[in-house]
Amino acid sequence: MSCPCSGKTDPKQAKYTIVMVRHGESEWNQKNLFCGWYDANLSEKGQQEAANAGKALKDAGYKFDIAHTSVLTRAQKTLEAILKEIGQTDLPVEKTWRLNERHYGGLTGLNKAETAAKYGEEQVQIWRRSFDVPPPPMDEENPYYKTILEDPRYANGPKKEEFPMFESLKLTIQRTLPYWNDVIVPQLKAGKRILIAAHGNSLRGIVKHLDEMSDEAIMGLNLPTGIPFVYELDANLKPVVSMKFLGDEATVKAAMEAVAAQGKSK
Ligand SMILES: O=C(O)[C@H](O)COP(=O)(O)O
Repeated sequence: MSCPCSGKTDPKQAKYTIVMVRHGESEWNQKNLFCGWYDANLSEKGQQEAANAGKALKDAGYKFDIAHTSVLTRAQKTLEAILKEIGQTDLPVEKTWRLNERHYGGLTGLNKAETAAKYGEEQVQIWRRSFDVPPPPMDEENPYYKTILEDPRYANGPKKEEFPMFESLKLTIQRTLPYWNDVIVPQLKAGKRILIAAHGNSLRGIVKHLDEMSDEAIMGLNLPTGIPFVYELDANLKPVVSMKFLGDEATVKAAMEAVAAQGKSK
């Protein structure tokens, strides 16, 4: 729609739409373990969540030109289930470590409730949701150190000297945003209908960027597993519609609260 006065496009008019979804519940989510770059699979519930996400997108009439996901199985399997439901199993898919979950460092493999009991719920909330306080680094004693560091899926990056041993949300955003700006934005501007299937914290980073959320405000955001959300952006990529979930409000709220509660000591 162009403004009759200037003939210019109304900057508040939605020009681009993009759909994002956190992977369905993983087996480590189910066990309430810090997962990060450990390659957990979807739980049975997570597989059902992923199929439900596809059904919701199908019922809402969404079709895509390209999808982006991480190099981790839980996100890729979620995407596969969605594409099967919407009848687009042949959709081009780009996979990148830059959309991985944040690297949980030395917390990887620890139970979140036990960690809260040991270090306090406040400390776990800081490790999980703060902007720039990283978890402790992963060291060679961690049982998953070699499995992650030597995984062939990282042959194309990150470089060995840049391979993270821990990530705060700030560090996660620093490696996710270049992909958003250099790969996803040009495709959006070329008119591509895009779906991103990723992780709670890589998506929190994108949301923080799009909505220009403060470092304090982002602490309160917990993304539910397997419920797609939509952004409608204007010509300047500013949100006209922010994080519109394809699910009823009560279900989304309860799911977000369940994610937040994972960090309680029980
Ligand atoms: O990596 C993990 O443990 C989860 O997928 C995300 O964890 P969080 O909700 O504790 O950040």
